[in-house]
Amino acid sequence: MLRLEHVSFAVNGKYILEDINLTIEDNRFTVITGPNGGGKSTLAKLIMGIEKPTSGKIYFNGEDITDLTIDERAKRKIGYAFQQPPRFKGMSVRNLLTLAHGRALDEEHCCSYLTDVGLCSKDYLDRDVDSSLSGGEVKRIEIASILARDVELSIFDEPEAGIDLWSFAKLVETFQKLQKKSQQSIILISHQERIMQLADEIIIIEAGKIKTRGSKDEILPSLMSEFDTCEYKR
Ligand SMILES: Nc1ncnc2c1ncn2[C@@H]1O[C@H](COP(=O)(O)OP(=O)(O)OP(=O)(O)O)[C@@H](O)[C@H]1O
Repeated sequence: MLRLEHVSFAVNGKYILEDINLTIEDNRFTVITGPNGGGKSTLAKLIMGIEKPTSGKIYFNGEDITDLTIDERAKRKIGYAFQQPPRFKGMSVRNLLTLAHGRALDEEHCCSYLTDVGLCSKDYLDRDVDSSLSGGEVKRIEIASILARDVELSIFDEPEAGIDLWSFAKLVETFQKLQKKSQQSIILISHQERIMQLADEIIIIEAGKIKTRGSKDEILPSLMSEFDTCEYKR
């Protein structure tokens, strides 16, 4: 279980997130959405330890992880797929997936993770994760590397960003499978209705605060009508 207690994050005195209180039960599929600049990625970075809260506490499985490093949180089986993934010059896709997996990974399994994100595996296994890959390719390889990991909590920051419609359909299918398996908690930051449709819970973050949260049946109808009146089209 993940718990945030009174978590705030401020830069130069300006609050980017303010007094966030949030509990995410085990094996839930949670979608975080809301307007650009609301603080969604910052929240994900605080959970992963990329940023440290200005105040408040973060607990994972009852342990206070507020002061733990990214590596220490990774060892506790928290994984994070960046909105804009880094590239790793000199590292092949096969090696990245094996490293992520933490032990030997045979070719068949490597390929299945790539297929899950809509990549034709044999074309990619021996390529380097460097600037020769397109933005959409590197994004999908990053997502595959989280799928290959043994995680209890995975956070995907806008997995749909920069991904074509065909690969997006495949990704939705993959997240649907993960949701059905219900063997890990997933926090997915997304603006896509098809992803929100998979959620056990939707949380809307706006202007650094949780605006509302609830089941998709509670949240989606009003959210969609806000879209119709352009509130989220800004
Ligand atoms: N380290 C920082 N220093 C200054 N401002 C920051 C910092 N980190 C985030 N911000 C600002 O905080 C706000 C929230 O950023 P964040 O990336 O969390 O938003 P978001 O909800 O993920 O937006 P989007 O939907 O566009 O990805 C933005 O205005 C951003 O510019």
